[in-house]
Amino acid sequence: MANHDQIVVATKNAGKLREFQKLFAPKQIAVSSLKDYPQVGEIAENGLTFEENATLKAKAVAQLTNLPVLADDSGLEVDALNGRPGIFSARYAGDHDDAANNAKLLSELAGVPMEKRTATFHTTLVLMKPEGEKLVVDGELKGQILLVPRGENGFGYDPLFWVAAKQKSLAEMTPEEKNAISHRGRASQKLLTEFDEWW
Ligand SMILES: O=P(O)(O)OP(=O)(O)OP(=O)(O)OC[C@H]1O[C@@H](n2cnc3c(O)ncnc32)[C@H](O)[C@@H]1O
Ligand SMILES: [Mg+2]
Repeated sequence: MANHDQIVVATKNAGKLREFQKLFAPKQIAVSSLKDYPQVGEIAENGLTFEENATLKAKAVAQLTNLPVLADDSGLEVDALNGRPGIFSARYAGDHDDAANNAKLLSELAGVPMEKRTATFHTTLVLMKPEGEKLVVDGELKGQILLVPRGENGFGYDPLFWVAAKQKSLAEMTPEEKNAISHRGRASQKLLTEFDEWW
């Protein structure tokens, strides 16, 4: 990144933040987060798309910090559930309760065989200048929803997300393995490729 070495990641999700810190570390971009800006309160995610929600988060934080801001809105789209929970992935069962969300997913998919449990993880990233100009990139990862959770790493729905090509759930991968193939990892690679020219 040419003349900018600092971005604020507009997230309260510790798992996302860990991933971004790893993704940006080799680029020598210092990543701060909302932990460093306690004055940023709740941001309503009432958009109708991942991009709208990411933009709401980016805008709120860019205005308060006057720094370039990266916001992530992501979610899990399950084919057998007609794309749900999608943009509602964080509030699917409870308010940001990963265990309750995973339990609800398993119960909604009860009786659905493995070959019909296909799903896509989606991330939309919005990078915003303090003046409001934005760069938008997406990333996706295809997989299947497991019958029982596997693995201890990652966060959110990772223990239920099976990646056949790796014969592992996302929660069985190291952070490096997940970042190399994940929705967020792919979107971040695109962002880093486009950033210099955009800025
Ligand atoms: O809005 P912020 O503060 O960034 O954090 P959040 O947890 O509310 O994040 P989202 O609004 O984007 O909701 C995404 C939901 O999908 C889950 N999720 C997102 N990325 C994931 C990943 O890589 N692995 C597993 N679950 C993920 C996450 O746990 C949330 O429940
Ligand atoms: Mg959220």
